[in-house]
Amino acid sequence: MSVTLADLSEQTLSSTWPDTLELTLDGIAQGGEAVGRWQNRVVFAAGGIPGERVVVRLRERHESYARGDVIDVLLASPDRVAPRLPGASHMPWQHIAFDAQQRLRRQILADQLAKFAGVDPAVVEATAFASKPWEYRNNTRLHCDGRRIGYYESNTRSIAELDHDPLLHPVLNEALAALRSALADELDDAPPLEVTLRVSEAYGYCIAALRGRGDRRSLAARWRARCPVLAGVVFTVPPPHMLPPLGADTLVEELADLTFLLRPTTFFQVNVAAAATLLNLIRAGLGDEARGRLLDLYCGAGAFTLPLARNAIEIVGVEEYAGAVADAERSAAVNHISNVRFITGSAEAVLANLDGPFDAVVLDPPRRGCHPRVLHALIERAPRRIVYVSCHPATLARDLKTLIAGGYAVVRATPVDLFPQTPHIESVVALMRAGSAQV
Ligand SMILES: C[S@@+](CC[C@H](N)C(=O)[O-])C[C@H]1O[C@@H](n2cnc3c(N)ncnc32)[C@H](O)[C@@H]1O
Repeated sequence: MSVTLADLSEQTLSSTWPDTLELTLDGIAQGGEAVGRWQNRVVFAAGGIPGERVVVRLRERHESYARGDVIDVLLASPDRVAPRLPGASHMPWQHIAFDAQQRLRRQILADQLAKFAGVDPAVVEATAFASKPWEYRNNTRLHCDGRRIGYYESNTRSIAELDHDPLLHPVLNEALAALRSALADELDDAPPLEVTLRVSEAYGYCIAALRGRGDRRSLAARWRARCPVLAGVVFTVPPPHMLPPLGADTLVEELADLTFLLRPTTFFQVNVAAAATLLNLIRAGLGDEARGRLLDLYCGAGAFTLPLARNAIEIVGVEEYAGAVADAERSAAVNHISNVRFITGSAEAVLANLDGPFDAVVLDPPRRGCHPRVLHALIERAPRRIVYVSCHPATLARDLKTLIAGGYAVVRATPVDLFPQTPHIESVVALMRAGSAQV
């Protein structure tokens, strides 16, 4: 059972919440917390696993529900494992065995789609393994308050310093160690900094983007001198203070036998194996229509667009970030792909004036999902297939409800474990226009 706040009826309650309470956990929430009940009220317990008897210290109290952290496990689940980095807020599922994480992902997705879009749980497949459990991230964004570097603690701006992140590709940990050493020589009043790092899995080097006030070229130069795997640093300071890059500003990566040229701040999937898994699921969802005229909305740097172009008559990619479109166009050119066209703009604005028709559409929106204008324009254009790649089950369920009401049926939904040790759920949903024969 997964529980959302929408489940919680407002009840009139006499008793107040204690500081700590003991309860049995029997569900999982979309955000990854385990769920139990105390005096008919719902408790979201971070650090718990369904089936466990635990003690929870509450940190947020409402009339009908509370949130807290497991501080003692009285009866442990067989799925409980020792966390590698106790307390690290960027991997809240590290206490759950890898296989059990996959079962929970499927359960959360199936529950959300059934509850909010009326999708039959039987069409939700087992989670597809996409990333290895550790060292899978090819990019990261860190925060630095001048000298200390790490991730923000959840829901705060306070930095949890980090020596080594077990989720990062080893090259990124090497770059992080060198940056920490370079930062030690900064002045005490050095301004804060946001650091984006991206590794080329194919070639074993990385590039970085530094965003923050002031001229950080001397920091970047010290960092590069101490870090042989760092090929370049770009400075993402807004004009007129724009600075030229130090070294390379573009990373070369390989995916699906194609070469991709990526700047550090362009969106790209969390690793190449994950991108390939998503691509396989997209191809399966497109069926025979993969050979027709395709539209790829929210296409980023073309990670799906360019491989799909191989079999398509033609494909149009739409993306609102001009930098990603520039990367996609450069990648199309180096791979000699000419049946692709990229359009810079928001999907909702571009769709209104786009020539068609399209046999199938791929959607990969950010967490907030699709603008209603996008969904209604698609329903009107009526492509035979739609493949929806989602990073947020709740907005996916909301959008599927609209598409189903507009004449589409969900053929298959597959959760994908892009981000092990976290409750993040990526999924690929194949839809077909009702009345179309299934291929
Ligand atoms: C989840 S990423 C997917 C990128 C790409 N499909 C890939 O796999 O690399 C979502 C992309 O949508 C873009 N985006 C966000 N809002 C948009 C909008 N309203 N219209 C078009 N693109 C948008 C973001 O810049 C980002 O590149």
